[in-house]
Amino acid sequence: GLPDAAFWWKERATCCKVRARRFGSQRQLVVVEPSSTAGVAVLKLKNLPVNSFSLEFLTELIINLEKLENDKTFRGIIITSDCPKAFSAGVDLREICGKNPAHYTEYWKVLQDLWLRLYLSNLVLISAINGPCAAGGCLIPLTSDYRILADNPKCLIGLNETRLGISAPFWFKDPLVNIIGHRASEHALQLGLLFPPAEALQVGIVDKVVPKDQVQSTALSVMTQWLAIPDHARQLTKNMIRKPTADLLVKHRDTDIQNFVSFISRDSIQKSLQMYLAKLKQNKD
Ligand SMILES: CC/C=C\CCC/C=C/C(=O)SCCNC(=O)CCNC(=O)[C@H](O)C(C)(C)COP(=O)(O)OP(=O)(O)OC[C@H]1O[C@@H](n2cnc3c(N)ncnc32)[C@H](O)[C@@H]1OP(=O)(O)O
Repeated sequence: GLPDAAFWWKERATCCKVRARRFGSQRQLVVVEPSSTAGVAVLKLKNLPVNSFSLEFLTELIINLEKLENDKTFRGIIITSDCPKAFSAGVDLREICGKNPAHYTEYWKVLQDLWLRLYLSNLVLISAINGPCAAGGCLIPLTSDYRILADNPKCLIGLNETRLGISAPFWFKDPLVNIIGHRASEHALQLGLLFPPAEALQVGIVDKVVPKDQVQSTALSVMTQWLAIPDHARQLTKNMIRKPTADLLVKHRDTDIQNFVSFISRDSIQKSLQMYLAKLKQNKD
């Protein structure tokens, strides 16, 4: 059978805390503030410049999510960015370039942990997407219950992995399919489409597009509607709908790690990623 979720989370939480001690950073990469609405926290991603998923940032994010999940005063979280350049640039390419298999294994396990923590959260999660959101960065909106995007041409959103010469894992693909459907996902994933706001709304990868300065206030008013539903009924329903998708990762996570490590260790893949990173560094505004 599948590992018991509570046991698994306890074990992973211990790993996260050990890792956090290892980093021992003074920088606060995730800021949690109470909102004006009772029971709602605002979680701000603050890994400058673009909230790329470094191992340290992922660890801090998971610890903060776990604390909120276990704190009975909270019923919902609004996740937003405190970096002017991006909501999230996804996987930090420096974590998956030029390192060793042990590092890739640890990194991928932690990214899976974040996905499971978000996708199976009992809290209402709303993504207030106030900047560009690429590839792995979409892991947060795609596991949220509701997505609000800033109406700004720079705010592109999508799973653009193929443009880097890599393929999104099945657990990035599955929530996308659940949200926008099979055909639209096939199109978006193969072409690595990054949708501007109007198209993002049309295809359904976001639920609402509003002016940038209204993203957070809109998130709060949407949150109020969601919190009007009794928690137990909403949580049971969320779990019923999401469990089959989550179970696929829980069941296949070791194989998924092995696939990732062998894929990412290929010379040809390392070369493509290094070229992409170099191009990013050249294309300065
Ligand atoms: C079997 C499965 C196998 C593999 C699966 C792997 C799945 C991987 C998923 C991913 O998420 S891969 C990452 C994909 N991300 C992107 O394509 C986004 C890249 N970034 C951008 O497009 C832009 O940076 C931006 C977010 C739109 C912001 O643009 P802006 O012009 O404002 O900033 P700039 O580009 O100058 O970036 C600032 C600074 O940050 C560095 N950077 C950006 N993104 C990343 C990243 N993902 N990883 C590491 N570093 C990144 C960029 O190089 C700049 O650095 P510098 O100041 O030192 O030059």
